[in-house]
This record gives sequence, structure tokens and C-alpha cells, in this order.
Amino acid sequence: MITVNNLTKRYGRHSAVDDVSFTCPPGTVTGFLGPNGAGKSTTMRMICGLTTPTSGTATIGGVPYRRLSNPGRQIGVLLDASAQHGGRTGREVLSLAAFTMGVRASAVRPALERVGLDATAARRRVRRYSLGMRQRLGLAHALIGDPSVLVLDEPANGLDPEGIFWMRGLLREFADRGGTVLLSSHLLREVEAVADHLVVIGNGRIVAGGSRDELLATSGTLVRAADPAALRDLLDRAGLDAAPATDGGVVVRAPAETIGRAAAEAGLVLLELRPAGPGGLEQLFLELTR
Ligand SMILES: Nc1ncnc2c1ncn2[C@@H]1O[C@H](COP(=O)(O)OP(=O)(O)OP(=O)(O)O)[C@@H](O)[C@H]1O
Repeated sequence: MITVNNLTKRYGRHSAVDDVSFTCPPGTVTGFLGPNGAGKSTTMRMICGLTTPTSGTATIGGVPYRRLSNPGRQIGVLLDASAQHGGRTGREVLSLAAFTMGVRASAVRPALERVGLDATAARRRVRRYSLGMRQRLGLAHALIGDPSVLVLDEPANGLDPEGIFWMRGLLREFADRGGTVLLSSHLLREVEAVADHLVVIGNGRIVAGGSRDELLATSGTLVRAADPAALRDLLDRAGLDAAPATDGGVVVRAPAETIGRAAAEAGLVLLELRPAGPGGLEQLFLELTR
């Protein structure tokens, strides 16, 4: 369980993270979503004891990271895959991590295999790894202590579509076995497929959070009218926020009944009126983080 309570980080007058609270329960994957510069990395660094909060707390199983006795055995962290020591081989990186955490050396090979790094890759120096290979090695590093919590910052960066699919499966399985996963991304589509909880951050503040299905249910109503300009006028007059959808309709943050009644009163012909679904969540995400 990760518990974040009123976390704030200020750099001078700028609040990188502003009063952020959320929890990540065991058995779930939480997607931490926000555009570049929203405060995801800073929050994750505070969870992992790398950045000191201005105020607030973050705990793993009730204990702040810096007070964990052997943190790698409880929480696996992948914050910046490109920061690995380029002069070491993949196997050396993992052997050193295993040694530091008190994990037996025989765990190194299976850990590399688990993330799809074969014997040739294991012998290669990390400076010759692609970003995708570094992400895989970073994931192996996070997993080698057999932790119950994973914190991963943009782990899909540099992975090809097959790699992203593979990683989703790995994270889903980890959570299904009772693990806790927090992963960040600036792409809704990327986390939507694997996360069962979403926390959306914009300008350092939480702007939406809850189960993915809950957020989907509140993601608005898709409306398409025979006369799109008349629909826009009607929504403006009714004071209803609308965002353009990809298929020519608009997503409105209001129940279908409200829109349907307003359209009927104005004599407007509607071609479509339905819950916006995943596309609506995308609109909501864009709107919330604008
Ligand atoms: N060490 C620092 N000194 C000053 N400002 C910082 C520092 N670290 C982060 N910031 C600022 O805090 C804000 C949040 O940055 P952060 O890296 O947490 O965002 P992010 O959501 O992870 O974005 P990205 O996806 O681009 O990494 C940004 O405005 C950033 O410029």
C-alpha cells in the first residue's frame, strides 16, 4: 500500500507538487497521469525518499521510504532508466543490486530472463543498450528484491508496441498476485489498458482520481447533431462545457437527459446521444490538464 498525504514540494515560489493525496491499494495498478511538467516525477521522487517534501508525507506499508530497513525488498523503483551506469554489463548491474539487497546471486539470471534480456544482452555494456533494453533492465532491477510494491516513472518510454504489451501483462500479473503498482505516464491510452485506478495531476494538483470505470462513467456524453453550429449555440446558451470529439461530435460534461431535453426544447435534431466512453475519458484528461 502506498499512502500519499498532502504532499507539497515548492522550488522557490513555484509549487511543483501542491497538496497531493492518494492511495494505491494492494492488488491494483494505479496509473499516475499528467502532461509534461505536471509533477508526476517529483511526487514519485518524494515517495521514494529522493526528494524531501516541503510538507506532507508518503509511506509504503505505513513507513516512510527512508525508514525502510532494506527498501529494495519492499519497493521496486524505476525512475530514470537512462541513468544506469553505462560501463557495467546488464548482469553486473543486477548482480550488484542483488548483493546490496541480500538477494542470492542465482536470482540474477531468471530476473534478466523474466524481462526478456537474453545471455548476449546480459553480457553487453549498458551504454550499448537501447532505451527499451534499459527499461527492461530497470524493471529487472526493481523486481529482483521480490518487493510487494512497484513505483515506475514512464516505464513504457522506448518500448516498442510488443514491449508495451509485454510490460502490461507483467504489471497486471504482479498486481493480480496482491502487489501494488504505481506507474506514471503522460499518455492516457498507455495506462488505460492496464490501470484499474487513475490519479490525474495537472500543474501540481490532483484534478481527478478514482477507479478507471468510475472515471469512464463520469467522462461525459457524446452528442452529434444534424446542425453542429446550432448545437454549439445551444450548449453555449445552456452554459454546458463541450469539447470536440474525434468523429465530428462533441463531448459534454452533463447527463444525456439534460442535453436531450435542451435539444428537444430548441427543436434540434440529434443524431447521437450516448455515454462518451474511453474517448470521453481522453477528452476529460485533455480538459483537466489543459
Ligand atoms: N529540482 C528542481 N528545481 C526546480 N524546479 C523543478 C525541479 N524539479 C522539478 N521542477 C519543476 O517542477 C514541475 C514538475 O516537474 P516534474 O518533473 O515532477 O513533472 P512531470 O509530471 O514528471 O513531467 P515530465 O513528464 O516532463 O517528467 C516542473 O515545472 C519542473 O520544472
